[in-house]
Amino acid sequence: MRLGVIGFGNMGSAIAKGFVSKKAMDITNIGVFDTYDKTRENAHREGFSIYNDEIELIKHSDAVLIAVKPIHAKVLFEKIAKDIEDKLIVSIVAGLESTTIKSWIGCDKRVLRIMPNTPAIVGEGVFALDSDSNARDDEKKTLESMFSAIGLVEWVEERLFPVVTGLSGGGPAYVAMFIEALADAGVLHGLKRDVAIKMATKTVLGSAAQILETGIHPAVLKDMVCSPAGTTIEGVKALEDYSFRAGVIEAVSAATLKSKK
Ligand SMILES: NC(=O)C1=CN([C@@H]2O[C@H](COP(=O)(O)OP(=O)(O)OC[C@H]3O[C@@H](n4cnc5c(N)ncnc54)[C@H](OP(=O)(O)O)[C@@H]3O)[C@@H](O)[C@H]2O)C=CC1
Ligand SMILES: O=C(O)[C@@H]1CCC=N1
Repeated sequence: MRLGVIGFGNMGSAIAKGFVSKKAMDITNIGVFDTYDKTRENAHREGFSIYNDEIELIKHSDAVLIAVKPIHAKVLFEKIAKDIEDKLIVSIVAGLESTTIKSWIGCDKRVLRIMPNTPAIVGEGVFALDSDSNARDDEKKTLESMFSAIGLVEWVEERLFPVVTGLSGGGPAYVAMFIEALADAGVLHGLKRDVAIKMATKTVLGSAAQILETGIHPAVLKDMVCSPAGTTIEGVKALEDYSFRAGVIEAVSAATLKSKK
């Protein structure tokens, strides 16, 4: 499959670079168009095929990944509508429903929505693929296999895309904030910044790996760490006092609501 990427910012480039580094795609099969000259130059230097407009890119692609900000989507879709022909549109635009996209490009077009996240760049992404999509079976199979090479793939009904956007789509931001806060606490009590960041990051990575690899429930892992009258339960009590879990649930809910809007 030749993939054309329109919008080579944080997310479009993370996916394309992930595909290349995990050998899910040959770099020669990935074309890029971005309105920002510097971005196109950087992509060219990295070895991607660069196009100077959307239409040329689409001509040389089997599937087109739309990775521009939601605010730029309508103008872009209306501009490319007549040139899409039988190409598959893969949209990662948050909050933009397939029916809206089809109202701009034609209801006969094939659209597959995907909600990715940034760890795609290191092959550790999470990707919700729309199980209601009208993409062909062979296209679904190919994309599932490509995205599986750079992370976890889950087929999810489109009605659940808002919550996926709030949970895994935005999740790296919340996790990064948690890591930063852990490190700040380490620095507060005397650790060097670089050491504190490394220890905080590996603690998050290791705990996640333990949950994934052993299948242990997160609550059981928490209980294993809390010795009776020990140190950790004091920390857990402080997190409860500061409504840590309610705060996280509220964060995902707020993002979900915004995605629906
Ligand atoms: N960032 C994330 O973690 C995630 C993002 N998404 C979705 O991915 C999409 C992209 O987000 P993100 O990568 O963060 O955004 P960025 O702003 O980093 O990247 C978008 C890029 O597209 C360029 N662009 C704007 N209009 C056009 C156009 N008409 N044709 C070609 N290029 C254009 C922008 O240029 P310029 O800057 O000059 O406007 C920019 O370089 C969004 O819709 C977002 O909802 C989904 C999941 C996670
Ligand atoms: O914040 C956003 O709107 C995008 C969608 C999910 C992650 N980033």
